Amino acid sequence: MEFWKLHGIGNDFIVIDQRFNQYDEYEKIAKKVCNRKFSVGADGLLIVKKSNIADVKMLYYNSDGSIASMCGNGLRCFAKYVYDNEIVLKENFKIETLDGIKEVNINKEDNITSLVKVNMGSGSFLCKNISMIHTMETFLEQKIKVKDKEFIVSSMLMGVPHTVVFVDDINLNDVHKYGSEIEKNKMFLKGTNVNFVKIEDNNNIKVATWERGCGYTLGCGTGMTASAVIGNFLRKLDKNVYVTSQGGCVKIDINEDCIYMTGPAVKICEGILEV
Ligand SMILES: N[C@@H](CCC[C@H](N)C(=O)O)C(=O)O
Repeated sequence: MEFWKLHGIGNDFIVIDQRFNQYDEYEKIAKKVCNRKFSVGADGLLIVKKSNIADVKMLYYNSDGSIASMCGNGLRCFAKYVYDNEIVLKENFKIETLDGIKEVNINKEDNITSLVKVNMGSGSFLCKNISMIHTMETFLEQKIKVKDKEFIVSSMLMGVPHTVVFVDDINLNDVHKYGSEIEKNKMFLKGTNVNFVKIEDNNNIKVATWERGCGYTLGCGTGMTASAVIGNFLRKLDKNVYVTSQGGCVKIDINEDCIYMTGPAVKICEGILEV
């Protein structure tokens, strides 16, 4: 199976072109090829499919084999793959995802890096859309107890479920310890990604994300978007926010009707995989 490996701020992906194949076993393939010890290794698998309603369709699987509706860093890498491989021949195009159609704009920076701007839609604060058991309509600035600690958390759907915790300092041990607990809290019927956010000033935040289905990653595009959106909604942040994670930086621009995420997509290598 021919593949490319790419990353978006250190969140890495294997991409395979499946426009002319029909397997039912993508979960198994994702688990196998994302394993860092026994295969190429990645946080997730991106699959190129034909679309009837957009220029191309993206399917995304986490490294544990679970499917997710959206992946922000993955979408930028996917856009680079389909553009560089001439599957799509224009700089502005539409990608079908399980979270609907996303519009992207791609610009080549150098031979390996492209800058991709994605219209992320508007997200939702409604508990019913986040797949949460809760009596309230939204779940914003709520106190929860996790192991030995209390946190004030806010949740939203940004393509996939996200929970944001504002902290004074990011401690990676805490991200692992409490992130993994919050991910599986029974309030979240389909789990949640968990973002620990430090505000530097009105336009700059740092984020560390514990991801549903793949654990701690060096960056999470939907998580960085959700962190900026929740921060802005709670009047802690402006509408234009630079979001930095361990793997790099993306820019989030919040408009009336949609949110833009702009960031890099970088090719690492290509090859043939035994599956
Ligand atoms: N890394 C992603 C998010 C991938 C999906 C997530 N792990 C989930 O299962 O919800 C991103 O860049 O957005």
